[in-house]
Amino acid sequence: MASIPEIPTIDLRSYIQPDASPEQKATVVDEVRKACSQYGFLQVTGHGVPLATQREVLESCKSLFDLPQDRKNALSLKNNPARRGYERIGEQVLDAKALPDCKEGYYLGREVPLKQMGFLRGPNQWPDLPDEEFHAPISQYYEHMLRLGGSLLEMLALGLGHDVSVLEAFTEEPVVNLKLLHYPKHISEDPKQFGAGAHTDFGAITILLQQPGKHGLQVWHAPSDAWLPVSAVEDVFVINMGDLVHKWTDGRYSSTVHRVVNASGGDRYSVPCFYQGALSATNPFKPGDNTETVEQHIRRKFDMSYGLKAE
Ligand SMILES: O=C(O)CCC(=O)C(=O)O
Ligand SMILES: [Fe+2]
Repeated sequence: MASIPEIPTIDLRSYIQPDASPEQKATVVDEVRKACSQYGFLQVTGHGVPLATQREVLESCKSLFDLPQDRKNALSLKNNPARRGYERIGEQVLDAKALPDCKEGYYLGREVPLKQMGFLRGPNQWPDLPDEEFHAPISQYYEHMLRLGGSLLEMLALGLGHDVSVLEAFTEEPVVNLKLLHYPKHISEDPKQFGAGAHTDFGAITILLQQPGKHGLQVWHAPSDAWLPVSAVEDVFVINMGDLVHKWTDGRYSSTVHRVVNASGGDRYSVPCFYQGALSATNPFKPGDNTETVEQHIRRKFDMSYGLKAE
């Protein structure tokens, strides 16, 4: 029997380090290109996000989701036109053919004052937790995600034969959202119960931090007709292409279906970072393709997923 393939793990150090030579960079770009075209997924090390920050963010998840239910409900994203805030267990249904997701979540993004609020932009709903327990580590982590997201997009652009300057409009004031996630032990043993039902991600790219040892992410691999498990390993981020990159590359970099089965037998925390990009930008990989802006794309996806208007 053919062995089940693994999502490639790529060391980004020789791209990210300031004195990287063009040859070193080109090798990393090539590895990223291959992973994107074969799987739409990759794992990365040497990414420059301090391990201490990653650990603090996972601790922040626990502090938030340990709050009493009424305090979490008070932060509901339904109160917030920028869709920032708390989402109860079962509130999201990523796969309409499965049971509602067995997870609770909390969205946040760039802090934008109320008077400048717009689609996906606005103030966050911060929980009443000590600064060092939540706001400080999360804000620090957010800056790291912006930087890592920018570097990954550069690698994609280069791998597709472009100069990095094609990204200027897309990466200027981008919408980048974090979602803190808590998967409790599955409520039901129904085979249609998932932590997160099978889905693709809406945006450009996703950078996922998983709680080490709490496995559960599975990626659909059509050639093997199988779900590939992706282990949760400390200091390794999982990167995947979203629907925007899929559309922009005519499927060359696929937005691959994935799901979460929380097999850990207990709590599992994870933090996806959704890099959506500048709302007014159009396809950076095909200059002149102005068919849909990032904002139009995301509104369409939200309408489909939640069965309601995004605003
Ligand atoms: O929790 C995970 O490991 C993945 C979550 C995910 O795929 C998502 O939120 O889009
Ligand atoms: Fe996802």
